[in-house]
Amino acid sequence: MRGPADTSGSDRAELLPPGYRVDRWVVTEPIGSGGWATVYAGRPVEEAGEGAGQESVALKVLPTAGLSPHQARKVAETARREVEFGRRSSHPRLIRLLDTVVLGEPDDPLLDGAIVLVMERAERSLRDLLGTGVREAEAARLVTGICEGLAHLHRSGWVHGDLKPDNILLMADGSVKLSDFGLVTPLTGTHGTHGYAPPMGTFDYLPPERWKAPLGERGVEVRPSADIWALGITLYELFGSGSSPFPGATPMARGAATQEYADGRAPLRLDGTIAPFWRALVTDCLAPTHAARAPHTAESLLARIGRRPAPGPDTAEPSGPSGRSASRGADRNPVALRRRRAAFMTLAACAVGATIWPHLAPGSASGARADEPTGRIKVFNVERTCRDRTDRDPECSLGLAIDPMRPYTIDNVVETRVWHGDELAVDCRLADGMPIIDETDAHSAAWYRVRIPRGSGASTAWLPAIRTKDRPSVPDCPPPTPSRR
Ligand SMILES: Nc1ncnc2c1ncn2[C@@H]1O[C@H](COP(=O)(O)OP(=O)(O)OP(=O)(O)O)[C@@H](O)[C@H]1O
Repeated sequence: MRGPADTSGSDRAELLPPGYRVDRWVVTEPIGSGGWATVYAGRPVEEAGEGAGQESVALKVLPTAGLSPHQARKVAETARREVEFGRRSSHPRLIRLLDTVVLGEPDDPLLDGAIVLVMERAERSLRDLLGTGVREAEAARLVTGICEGLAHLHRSGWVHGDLKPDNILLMADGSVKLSDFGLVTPLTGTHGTHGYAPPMGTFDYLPPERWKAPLGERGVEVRPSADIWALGITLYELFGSGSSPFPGATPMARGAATQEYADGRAPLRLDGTIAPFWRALVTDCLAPTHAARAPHTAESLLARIGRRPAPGPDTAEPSGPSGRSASRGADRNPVALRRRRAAFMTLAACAVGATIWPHLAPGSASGARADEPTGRIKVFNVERTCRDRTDRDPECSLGLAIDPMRPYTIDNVVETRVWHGDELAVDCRLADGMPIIDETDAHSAAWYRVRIPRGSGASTAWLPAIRTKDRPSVPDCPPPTPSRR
């Protein structure tokens, strides 16, 4: 992944190979990647090579090198929140932070300065269970665990801010723990009712009010009821087929459907095969406004679950309608789900190995592309200080993605950089890629496929549409070939 980028993509898991030593731990295998981090299984150095049962920690690696100052600040802030929270809270329903390490790798700009959070390791996440047909009693046990964790968080004055099945972990002993505290926010205000979080989260789990929340100097206002909304979506996924209650092929489309529901223009349509008790619970968690949701606290939900009627013959069946039509198979595919539940993230702008090039000459694409581009666009940088500079400082450079369907992160950009004002030749526009949010909170899932010069490895790459003010009339792109993950 650290060689010249090409259109076949890169594998973020290779960031730390098995055997890589992180202070007192050794990496054993990759677990998964989020918007900012890659998580690996690890074991204590002392135990390396001594057989089974040693993968006792999870190593969450947050690379910072090569990011724009703005991006690096965000990663550092995420890590700061996790560490601060890890120090101040301890509960059997919360994943424990064991240590933090900063990697010193002067010869490897991708790793140098990366922050590693060492945590207790779970066996899998709730995401892995979705759509597999969990029995009602087991699902109830899991929901109880989630609510216990959430109730503790809220009681202690925190909002989780990014509750979703990926962040609900299942331990080897079957217990449930909440994880990923990069967006946890302390409740402040006169009565400790709200806090301010960075404008980040995951589209599919954001409550309707967040889509319209103003971004102030301290961030966006968040309240515990935002976690209750995310819990409602999560429970619906658990008890239903694993997909969102809001229709739409993309997170943005489902966000629009969420707005329609919240504005009273569409009803909440829940799967009729879900047992009435859980359907009612989900409905309350998905009350359309903060005010209507506020009475349904994690504590009150716990009490309700404790009083629930004994499951009848219909509710004793697996909670997920496992025999659902094959057309929903893609919904249960973890990779498809991960792509569709795209993280609501800001733009990565890594400067690693930047190839500085003055302008794109028309027709400069590699020999594989003899056809003429169909339009031209100018790159726009929202950071005013960068717009005022002409020195092509790497810190003001912007990245072009390898794969517009994957998170726009440091490992998913070509070597070639662009700067404000650069003119790019465009082939086509993709309406439905990975949703991107910029530093001003503007978001879009559209991308342009642009030409990059001969000798840059790849012949084309992708510019997020929010990185240009132009709207050229170009054809729609065919769906891109998925890159290797
Ligand atoms: N302590 C852990 N033990 C086992 N697996 C973990 C642990 N922490 C995270 N994971 C898994 O690693 C993957 C990546 O986690 P990470 O927190 O980076 O991303 P995410 O929550 O999926 O995405 P994002 O935070 O960007 O929205 C997830 O699938 C998550 O379930």
